[in-house]
Amino acid sequence: MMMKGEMWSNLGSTMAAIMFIYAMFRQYFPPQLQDYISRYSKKLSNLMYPYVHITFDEFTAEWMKRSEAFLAIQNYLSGRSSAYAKRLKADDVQDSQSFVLSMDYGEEITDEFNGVKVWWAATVRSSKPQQFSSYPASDERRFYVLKFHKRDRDFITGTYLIHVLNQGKAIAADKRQRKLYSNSAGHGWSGFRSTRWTHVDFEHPATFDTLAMDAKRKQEIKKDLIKFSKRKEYYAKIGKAWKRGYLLYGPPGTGKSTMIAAMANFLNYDVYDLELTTVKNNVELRRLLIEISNKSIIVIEDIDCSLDLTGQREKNKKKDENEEMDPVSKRAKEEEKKDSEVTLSGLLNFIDGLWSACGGERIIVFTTNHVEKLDPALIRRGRMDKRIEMSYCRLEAFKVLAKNYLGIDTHPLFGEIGRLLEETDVTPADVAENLMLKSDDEEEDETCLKNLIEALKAAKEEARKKAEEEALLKAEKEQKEKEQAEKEEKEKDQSVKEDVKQGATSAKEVKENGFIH
Ligand SMILES: Nc1ncnc2c1ncn2[C@@H]1O[C@H](COP(=O)(O)OP(=O)(O)OP(=O)(O)O)[C@@H](O)[C@H]1O
Ligand SMILES: [Mg+2]
Repeated sequence: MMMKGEMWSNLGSTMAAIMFIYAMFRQYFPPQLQDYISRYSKKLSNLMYPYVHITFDEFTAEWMKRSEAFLAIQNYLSGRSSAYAKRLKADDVQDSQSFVLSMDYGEEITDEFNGVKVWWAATVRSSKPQQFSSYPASDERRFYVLKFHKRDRDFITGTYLIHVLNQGKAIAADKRQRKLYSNSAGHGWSGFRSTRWTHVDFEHPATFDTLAMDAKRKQEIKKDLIKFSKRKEYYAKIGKAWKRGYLLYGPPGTGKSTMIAAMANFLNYDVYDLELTTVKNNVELRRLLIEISNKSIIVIEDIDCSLDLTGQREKNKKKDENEEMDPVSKRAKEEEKKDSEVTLSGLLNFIDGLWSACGGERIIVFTTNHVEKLDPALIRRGRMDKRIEMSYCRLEAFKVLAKNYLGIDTHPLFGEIGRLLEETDVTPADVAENLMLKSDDEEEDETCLKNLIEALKAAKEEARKKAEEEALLKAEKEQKEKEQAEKEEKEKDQSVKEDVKQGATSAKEVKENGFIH
């Protein structure tokens, strides 16, 4: 097949040479003949060279923006190239942890899809003669050329190219090292304070399997996430930005942060951990938002504390005042004084204002220990699409932890533990802490479970005592209030009686003496 392809290619080159010669001497032909030649030469060349070429450039027309199609094709071809191409080139990716092998420039490989054969060639062209340099020349143009038979045009431009793009993107997503971004305060080149995203590799091991939670609720959340990630067209159709808001609330140690990690691992998304207290103002918040990539989870932890920014700022300023300041810091501090804060309305704009729509496939997660403290505007329906309560550990959640930490599905002591967990509010973090006490060389799960039972009993006893104390305090308070009320009532009665007595004495004096004092 390759041989046949080459033959057609040679015939094509011959035709091109004939057409070139014709173009040079065209003026010597009469006009009718010129028309005739050009009509028939096109037909002839179509007949002799029945292939169509499509070029995919590395860069789009937009200045220096790498073409998504080129990258997808590179990934798509990387698997095939390593099997078929004779000359490969290795680009290191993922922080040098793995390589993408692709065919070298000048190579051609064949691909077959649904019985249709195509040829892919990687090409590089330089407009100037290349001088020796360790960097690629800036005037180099790199591109892939796809060649296929003209009879397959509809199939290739429709089905095949979509297949290549989807496959390429899926391969890229699989290989991608996900990142955990956080915004840290720094100073810009002019000395002004500014906050930027910095990142580390995201390697949190939490998954929905290891998350201690009611299985039905986990399933529901997973379904919701999958539905969201597949609904690009739906969001476009209804005219909404492709994003979804989650509110995770519950006491400390119930797994809110763990849930976020599980979500990120489940969807294969990056995580942007946004610390609002280091964001200077609403403008800076918007800038950070614009820099966030697609397929990401934006996290704002402890939102009830984050929005109360004044306290934090005052503390920072006092700390600054104690420090010896260089001119740059002084300038930055002056700038800081002029700051406006991140306001609730700024945050709401961040979530669903116009700018929030630049980019798609984003999940925004708020966490809080005190849902009742949040401003209703922040958590109204439509803004927070889903609220998830993370609650204390009950039997079902415990079973997940037992599987994670001890590797057991069942045990005779589970019954007692389940009962105790129903009677006592203990967080999964506390239970997990007890299950971790098992040492590596101690194979006795039972000892570990017994220790947990003791800890649960102690927690139950403590809760009982606390409840008793609280009841006692409440009763004492009520008694005091009752006594106070009775005392006040008595004093009121007494004063009324004295008023009446005083009134009677005055009347008697008037009667006896005929005058008023
Ligand atoms: N539901 C859970 N499933 C599995 N592990 C959990 C769960 N809840 C807590 N843990 C364990 O407890 C630790 C603390 O949990 P996590 O940080 O997720 O709690 P949190 O709700 O975010 O607490 P905070 O409100 O203090 O931020 C985790 O490292 C994890 O090991
Ligand atoms: Mg947390």
